[in-house]
Amino acid sequence: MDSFVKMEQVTFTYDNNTILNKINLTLKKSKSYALIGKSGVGKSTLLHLLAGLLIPTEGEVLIEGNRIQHPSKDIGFMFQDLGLFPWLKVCDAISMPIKLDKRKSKQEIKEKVTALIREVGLSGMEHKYPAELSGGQKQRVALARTLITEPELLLMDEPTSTLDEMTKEQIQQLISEQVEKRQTTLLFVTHNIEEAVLLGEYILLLRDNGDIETIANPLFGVDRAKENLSFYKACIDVRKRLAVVQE
Ligand SMILES: Nc1ncnc2c1ncn2[C@@H]1O[C@H](COP(=O)(O)OP(=O)(O)OP(=O)(O)O)[C@@H](O)[C@H]1O
Repeated sequence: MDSFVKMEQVTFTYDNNTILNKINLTLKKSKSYALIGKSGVGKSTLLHLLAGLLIPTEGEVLIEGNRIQHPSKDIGFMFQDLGLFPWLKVCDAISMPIKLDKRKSKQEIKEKVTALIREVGLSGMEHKYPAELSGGQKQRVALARTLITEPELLLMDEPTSTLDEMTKEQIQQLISEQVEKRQTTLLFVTHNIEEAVLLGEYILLLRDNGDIETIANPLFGVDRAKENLSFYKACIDVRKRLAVVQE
């Protein structure tokens, strides 16, 4: 289906404060989208609406034609603060979203968790608590916990904003590999233009008035090191457009 997710004339109001006004947005299946825009414009609110964590004041949010009215296992959400419980070990945090699924046996869950732990590079860390992990390792746990339900739509709020440069690149690489392998539709919010150009096949620029400009990104997935010049030219271009939006 060409339009996998659709927002139609979506307005969202907190008390009397209208944050998003008549937003229209289409996401295609298995594509990745970077959502950028100035602080306070409503990026996180838009993500929460897509996750079913907020309900539009007006308009509709649809996934494959069905209205999103509550969170579901088909929509994964990685929060900015990760939301890891301090008392849950890595393996328990990752298995938590599928533990209550009666269709899965204990053995099946164990195998799935073990495979995912390996894929996200956490082998050997299974029995560690969040306090014993680095920022990048916590990010890997949060990613694995989100992926365990095999969501068709993956939403991420500033997935690497708290990480140092080296770790950021490793996590960006991991996200890119996992999304590619699973053919997941990805929408992530970022303030980092390099990240938007690296991971977003399309860049969505959210304006104050609710317009969303969609920029097709010809440098999506390029090797930053090999295509250094064109990569940074593309970043400058997006930055200029963002500056226009911010004026
Ligand atoms: N629970 C809430 N109640 C009332 N107003 C809220 C609530 N959450 C967010 N807002 C307001 O909604 C507006 C949009 O917030 P949102 O977090 O969606 O913006 P954002 O674009 O993600 O910002 P940033 O880039 O700074 O994270 C802000 O003005 C914020 O103060």
